[in-house]
Amino acid sequence: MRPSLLRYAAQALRRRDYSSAAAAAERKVAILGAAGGIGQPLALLMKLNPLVSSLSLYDIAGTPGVAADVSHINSPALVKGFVGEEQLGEALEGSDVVIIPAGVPRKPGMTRDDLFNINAGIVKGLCTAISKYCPNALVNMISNPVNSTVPIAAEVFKKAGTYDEKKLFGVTTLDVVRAKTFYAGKANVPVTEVNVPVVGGHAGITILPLFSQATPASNALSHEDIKALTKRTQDGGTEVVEAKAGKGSATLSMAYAGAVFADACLKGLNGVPDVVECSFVQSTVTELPFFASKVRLGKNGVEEVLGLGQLSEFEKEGLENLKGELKSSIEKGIKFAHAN
Ligand SMILES: NC(=O)C1=CN([C@@H]2O[C@H](COP(=O)(O)OP(=O)(O)OC[C@H]3O[C@@H](n4cnc5c(N)ncnc54)[C@H](O)[C@@H]3O)[C@@H](O)[C@H]2O)C=CC1
Ligand SMILES: O=C([O-])CC(=O)C(=O)O
Repeated sequence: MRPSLLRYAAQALRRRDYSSAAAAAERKVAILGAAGGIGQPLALLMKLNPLVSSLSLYDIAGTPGVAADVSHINSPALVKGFVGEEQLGEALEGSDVVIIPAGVPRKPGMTRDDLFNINAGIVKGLCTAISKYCPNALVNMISNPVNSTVPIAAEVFKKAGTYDEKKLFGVTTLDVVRAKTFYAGKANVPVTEVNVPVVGGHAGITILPLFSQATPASNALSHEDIKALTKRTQDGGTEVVEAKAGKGSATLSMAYAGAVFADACLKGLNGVPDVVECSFVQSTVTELPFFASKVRLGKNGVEEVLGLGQLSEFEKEGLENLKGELKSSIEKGIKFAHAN
């Protein structure tokens, strides 16, 4: 890779300067499911992140090749591949951040909840190992259904006595990435300047973009435009699943989103101030035990779960409408963790 390309990719992830103090800490990042559709480009992006000193790539198959490939890139992170359960402990030991994109993706006609039966067990097994080998790591859960896999992880950690609600995150960054892109296109504003909070959960109507708080503000958008943007954001995953026609779901945009979120976690750990991202975390923002909203990240993970701010009538309605589905997905995860 040419140095200019390397610089470009690193810059794409960088929304604040990496101060020398922040960049100095040694940080190990592990990716579980690293040989998959998301795992491979995510491994590439994390290899390019200057905050990563050690990159551990784990999967049940295929990681030696991915690790050999990525390790040739002339950036500082030292890359190691681990394959099979017997190497999982070594892969995890000493990790500061563990990113989990392990599990099956959707095919057309499926909901994220249809993945529950397979992915719940995968996530449970991986979280059991995390509680044993790196109980202090920040966990970035990508595996679907996120609305259930995060509660499963919480229950596994509670059982092991290692649960720290500040360290468990459902990755909803792709919803934010989509909301920003779709809003910029419709409002005709520069996409790199756009911010849109997305709250709730990560499936269908539980995804609630707050376009009334989007910046730069636009008065060019009608109520119909906002409704259409909301629906497109909620259906963004399905749009990709259908376009891929049986060959999986979002991988490249998800790898980008996962890299943005992991980068924010690393900056928070390193003491960079005012790092705020939306994430699905343990929450008291609503009556639901887990909820996605803006979160301030710090040296211990979640520093502060931020409130929802002022909502439009349309958003208030969306919030009430999503609670039933989100509640039952959370309960399904908790029930699974207790029963298995
Ligand atoms: N949170 C989000 O916004 C998004 C979540 N996803 C979810 O991410 C997950 C992965 O998607 P893809 O990478 O496209 O799937 P994929 O099938 O291409 O890759 C999954 C990888 O997980 C590995 N794996 C399976 N069991 C494992 C285990 N026990 N330990 C370690 N690795 C294991 C597989 O070997 C495979 O390499 C899916 O559940 C998908 O729904 C996808 C896009 C967005
Ligand atoms: O739609 C899916 O199944 C994958 C996903 O979570 C997304 O792309 O948002």
